[in-house]
Amino acid sequence: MKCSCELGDTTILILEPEQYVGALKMDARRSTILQTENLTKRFGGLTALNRVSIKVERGSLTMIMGPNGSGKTTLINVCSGILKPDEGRVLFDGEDITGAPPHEIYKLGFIRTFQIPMPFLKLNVLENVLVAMKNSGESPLKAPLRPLWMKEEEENVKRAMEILGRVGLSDSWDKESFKLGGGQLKMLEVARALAAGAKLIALDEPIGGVDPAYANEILGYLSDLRKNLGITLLLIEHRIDLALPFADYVYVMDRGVVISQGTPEEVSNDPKVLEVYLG
Ligand SMILES: Nc1ncnc2c1ncn2[C@@H]1O[C@H](COP(=O)(O)OP(=O)(O)OP(=O)(O)O)[C@@H](O)[C@H]1O
Repeated sequence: MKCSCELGDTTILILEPEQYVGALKMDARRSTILQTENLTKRFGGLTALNRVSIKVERGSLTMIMGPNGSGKTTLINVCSGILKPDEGRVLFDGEDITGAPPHEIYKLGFIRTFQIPMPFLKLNVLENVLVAMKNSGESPLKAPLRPLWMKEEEENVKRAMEILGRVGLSDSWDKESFKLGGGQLKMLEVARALAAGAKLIALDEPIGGVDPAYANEILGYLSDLRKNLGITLLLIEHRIDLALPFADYVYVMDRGVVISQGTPEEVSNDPKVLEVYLG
């Protein structure tokens, strides 16, 4: 710090420029985990995203809704590096990730579930989580350290079982993955994202094709992840009747533009949203 002075009850800190940038980054870390600024993506003559600016709060369950072709998937694809934007910026966890390749964004903890290799259907549920887990693994060079990595393996199994508990798959730990239903496979993808160290998990229609009772259960598990682990969830969902009550914040898109945002109550009472869905 350069210096500080008192002004009545207020302390004024004069910071070096690098400290100031550091403080800004700290502030960004505290509240917003993902931010887009005027993000634009064109496919030939079609503008799929038109100056889209969103902010996703850390530890929130944020939902993106909108009719077919409104730009939801394109937005997530541009944020996660699968597509490059034509204009605008993407910031994740205090870093500018605009145009960064998907594997780098993945390493920072922004995990789009389909980015993790699809579950190996012949492996059982637990094995699939272990494969996704970040660890140093077995290597001939480490033979003298065998007791150490054996301990690491034991701890990994313990952690994997804890993760499975958080997504409701504990009882299915020894099931071959091909025996899981569609909703359970999506939860296995979430488990694998957690094992890979996700800070933000982007999910495309996690309750698509799932019966309402299990859909509610899935949304409950996702909601608990953000509450108990501080994981941020970014959901694209069409079944808004079921999903809206679980969202902390909602963006509604139409033809490449954000037309409404706010709490579930705010957006569901917004005439622009009603027009898009009913009109
Ligand atoms: N790779 C591509 N090449 C050309 N056009 C594309 C491409 N990807 C998306 N589009 C177009 O961009 C627009 C937005 O598509 P996007 O898939 O982002 O919408 P969406 O809201 O996710 O739709 P849905 O709910 O049906 O998945 C659509 O008109 C789509 O046809």
